Amino acid sequence: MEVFHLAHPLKESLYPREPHVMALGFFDGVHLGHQSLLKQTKRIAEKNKLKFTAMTFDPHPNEVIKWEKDLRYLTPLALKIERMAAFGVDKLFVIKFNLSLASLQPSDFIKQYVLGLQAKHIVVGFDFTFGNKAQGNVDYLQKVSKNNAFDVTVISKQAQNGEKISSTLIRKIVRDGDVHLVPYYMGHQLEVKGFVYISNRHKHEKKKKSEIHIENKYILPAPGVYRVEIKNGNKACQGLFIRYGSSKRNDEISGQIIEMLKGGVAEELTVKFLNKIPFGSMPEYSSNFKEVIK
Ligand SMILES: Cc1cc2nc3c(=O)[nH]c(=O)nc-3n(C[C@H](O)[C@H](O)[C@H](O)COP(=O)(O)O)c2cc1C
Ligand SMILES: Nc1ncnc2c1ncn2[C@@H]1O[C@H](COP(=O)(O)OP(=O)(O)OP(=O)(O)O)[C@@H](O)[C@H]1O
Repeated sequence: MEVFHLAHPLKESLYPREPHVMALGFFDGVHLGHQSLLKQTKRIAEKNKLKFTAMTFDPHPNEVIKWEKDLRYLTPLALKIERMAAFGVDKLFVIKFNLSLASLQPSDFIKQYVLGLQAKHIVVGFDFTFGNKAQGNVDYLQKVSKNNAFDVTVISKQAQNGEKISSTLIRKIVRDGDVHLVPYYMGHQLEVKGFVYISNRHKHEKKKKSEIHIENKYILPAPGVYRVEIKNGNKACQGLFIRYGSSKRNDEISGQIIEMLKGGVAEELTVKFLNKIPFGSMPEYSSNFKEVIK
């Protein structure tokens, strides 16, 4: 997959001039709703022998328009790029979302970012919005496509338990600690990447302490103890993750892979959250933790 990082106003020399079928949206989490949209886009592209592309934005519009600082993602950009590639996207357009892009009228967005990028067919969900004050919607897209050289396909609402599958809903599920529900909405467990540091500072505790620093921008579950799957290169094992969720105390991780790591070395890990282990109040976590990992 080729990735094009573009900013407003678009410079013709920076993108390919070739017709394609494009999925549009922010796509945080690349959840089951997004997956159904991407599959449909791929089918249309294959049928018409055109390239399969997607457009996303960075950062999230709310960071720019609503000044939401410290916004957390299910899939920060690097992971979203991995997931899009796994879906077979040929070209991904990552548009820098800033105030000048946000102030574009819907008609200008169509001119510059749909027709300008040579999209012949676009695929959006039933609730897709775009353009200044989010004035552009599906009705508008269907209307303008009649007078222009592009088609529009709209994906109907994908729901779980009668509720629309959305990034906002999944972020809430994660924040509430209900990580076991995530696969029903994302099709797989919540996955984060981070670095583990084995500290020898706590020698009196006899056991090395394994602090984990999850890469910036990932949303993490509520404080608690979680059963996780840990991956380090091609090794994998089950383990436990203590999420303190406090700026004073780093989160901790334990598992066979971690015990094998040498002290002081930072190792990159992938952590999949399986379920929360019911425990009582926060102060008990560290003592109970040692018993659980025996
Ligand atoms: C050109 C453009 C301008 C936008 N301007 C606004 C805006 O003024 N206010 C707003 O709330 N969202 C704005 N958005 C964000 C969209 O409403 C929407 O969140 C974004 O396109 C991602 O779509 P999705 O959330 O349906 O995936 C804009 C998006 C685009 C592409
Ligand atoms: N459940 C769904 N069913 C069908 N289409 C969807 C669904 N969720 C998102 N889409 C479509 O996928 C694209 C990307 O959507 P977007 O990133 O806004 O997802 P979202 O989950 O609705 O996010 P948020 O919760 O932040 O509004 C848009 O075209 C949107 O309409």
